[in-house]
Amino acid sequence: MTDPEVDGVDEALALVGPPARKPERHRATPWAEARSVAARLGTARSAPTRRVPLEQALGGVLAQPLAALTDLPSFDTSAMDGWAVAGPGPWRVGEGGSVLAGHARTAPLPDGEAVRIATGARVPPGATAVIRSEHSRTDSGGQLHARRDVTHGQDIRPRGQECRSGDHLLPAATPVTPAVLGLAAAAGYDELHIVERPRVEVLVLGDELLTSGLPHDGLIRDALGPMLAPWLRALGADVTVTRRIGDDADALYTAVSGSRADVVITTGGTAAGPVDHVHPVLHKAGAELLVDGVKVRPGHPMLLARLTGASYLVGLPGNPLAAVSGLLTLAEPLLRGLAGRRAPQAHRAAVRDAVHGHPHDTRLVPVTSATGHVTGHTATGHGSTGHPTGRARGSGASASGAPLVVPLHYNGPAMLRGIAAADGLAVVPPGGARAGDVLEILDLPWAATTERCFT
Ligand SMILES: Nc1nc2c(c(=O)[nH]1)N[C@H]1C(S)=C(S)[C@@H](COP(=O)(O)OP(=O)(O)OC[C@H]3O[C@@H](n4cnc5c(N)ncnc54)[C@H](O)[C@@H]3O)O[C@H]1N2
Ligand code: MOO
Repeated sequence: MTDPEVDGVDEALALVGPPARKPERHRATPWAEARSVAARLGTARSAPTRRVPLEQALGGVLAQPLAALTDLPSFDTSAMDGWAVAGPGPWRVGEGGSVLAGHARTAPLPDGEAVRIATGARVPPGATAVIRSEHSRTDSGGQLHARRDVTHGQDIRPRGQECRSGDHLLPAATPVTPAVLGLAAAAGYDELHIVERPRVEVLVLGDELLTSGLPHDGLIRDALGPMLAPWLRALGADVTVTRRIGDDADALYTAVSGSRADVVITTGGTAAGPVDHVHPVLHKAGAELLVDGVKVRPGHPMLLARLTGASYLVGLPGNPLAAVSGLLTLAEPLLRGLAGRRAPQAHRAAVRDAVHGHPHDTRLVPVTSATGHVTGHTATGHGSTGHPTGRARGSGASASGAPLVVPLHYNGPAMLRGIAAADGLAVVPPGGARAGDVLEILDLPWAATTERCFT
């Protein structure tokens, strides 16, 4: 049975009033438009770049294309342990021991001769093939014979097989993954030229927040402080500080107006309650509101402002899932551009179950892949599937061939239980979705298809 509180629709619907009675302070921006505004701001500024040693480049993105500094392999290389041979066999086994990886022997191999060789060793000039040890035998007279036909060049990796010096290996804006570090090292790099990570400060607002222990006397644990810094880092940001400001308007003004960050992220205080200070402080600081409310649930009071100077402020609502919604709607596209990253490929999937819609606004609903672990609380599975392993039923693909995702329960604005079990957020259009409808999915930065979560 579906509990609307758990499904997060009751609060969203309760907040929809007849237009005439709605105290609209501003025009909320449609969800897709809000994302485009944030993305355009991010790419409008040319990101600063710098050279860093390889070991510091992980998680950055390439500021320029990666070109090979050498041929790879840089010499004709034995692909196997065995014998380098010259010409047709049988072969005399020459004096002089083995050719090992890292040795610089350059003496040519005379026709009719063989020399022991190790995988990765430089093949001597004149060698025409490598014979694997298990495919060879030596007779009592010391002659080497092949147990199989020998083809010219077999088990020799020719110089330049993978690339020639100067070849274009990767385009600019490629994220530096462990594999990219490996390739760069192989191709001769000691340093990489990467885009500077945008500096981000997080300001957590709210007098009701505790940083340890159990909730008591109306106080609750701060769920956003621990979540935002690592999430923002996974989006490419350098989070310089997470500061707790309480509900102190002066402290907020001082923090915002004195910030040297590229992006300030605030949490809470975006609405019009007695201690919601974000709007008045932005006004006092001379900020320009670029997005003031978004037609999305949860998270509709989110905002994006240009501070004086070249920096921005993203105001995330205080309800924790509403903050996640703001993070993915405004902060992610903004930071992606500032960090020099490309937009990810749009990802679409069919929802296994129908999802309630908001009458006018987009909804973002946590989903998990139909083959993933779902800890027993999928939207139709909560308490009713009795599936013993907690795994969603389903093949992983829909009838349309699109991947299948399962909407999760516990997706109310104040809840994190759904998103913590999710692989992504489904973008549910106004009016909702039927079972099988194919929807856009926002991936989470640590979901399997992404490359971002290395630091
Ligand atoms: N009269 C109206 N009231 C509200 C509306 C509205 O349209 N009219 N919108 C509601 C919606 S939707 C949201 S979302 C919130 C946004 O509020 P704020 O951004 O001003 O956030 P707060 O009031 O400071 O907090 C809301 C809620 O979240 C809790 N919170 C805040 N920070 C944290 C944190 N770091 N960790 C955990 N929980 C946090 C806070 O205690 C409140 O319960 O406004 C609605 N009201
Ligand atoms: O319901 Mo509010 O939309 O942001 O949490």
